[in-house]
Amino acid sequence: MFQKFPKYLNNIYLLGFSGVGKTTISKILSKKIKKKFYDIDNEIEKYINMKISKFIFKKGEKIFRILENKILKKIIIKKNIILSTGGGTLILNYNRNLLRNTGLNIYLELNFINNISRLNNNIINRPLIKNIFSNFSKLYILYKKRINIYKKIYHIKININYLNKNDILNYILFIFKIYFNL
Ligand SMILES: Nc1ncnc2c1ncn2[C@@H]1O[C@H](COP(=O)(O)OP(=O)(O)OP(=O)(O)O)[C@@H](O)[C@H]1O
Ligand SMILES: O=C(O)C1=C[C@@H](O)[C@@H](O)[C@H](O)C1
Ligand SMILES: [Mg+2]
Repeated sequence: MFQKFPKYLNNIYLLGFSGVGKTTISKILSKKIKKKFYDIDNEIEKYINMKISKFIFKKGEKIFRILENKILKKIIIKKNIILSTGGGTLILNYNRNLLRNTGLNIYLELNFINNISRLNNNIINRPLIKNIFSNFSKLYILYKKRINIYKKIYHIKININYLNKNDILNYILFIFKIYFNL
């Protein structure tokens, strides 16, 4: 599913709930189309020199979101990059506008059950999810809230429920070929 997007934007942003595969896909895509790969969570951890989980535990989510916004601004002034966003980066309206106006936003859409089954080995450093992981209904509410946010700003949505990594990569490359001649 596609929304209109300006073709002159050469940054690409991957959006989606934690565990959906943003980092995995961004990495393999960056090698194929020769754009530099960034992962906002990695950049945050490099900047604070500690794990995000520790930072949130010490300072709380509000301060984390301010920091995340600061790092996002630093990253997106770069050109010709692929960025894997954090699961909660889009909570701030300000971040949504930044992403929407500076790059092509690709939303990886995965149903709740498939999504949480991929989270299992990933929650240690995802403290906000970890806290509610055993509470199915809270987790579902968070998932629903988040997917409504991703839907607000994507340019391209890919339903990845039945796609492996290579299928997703090829699908994105196919779209780029048609629309951008990349
Ligand atoms: N298409 C796919 N099919 C099956 N497994 C996948 C697919 N894409 C990624 N995975 C696996 O799902 C897990 C989560 O992937 P990844 O870390 O890339 O997600 P993420 O969206 O970056 O998560 P986070 O927001 O927490 O950083 C990994 O174990 C990865 O190997
Ligand atoms: O879902 C979230 O709110 C988060 C997801 C991760 O990518 C990290 O950015 C952090 O753990 C917060
Ligand atoms: Mg990731």
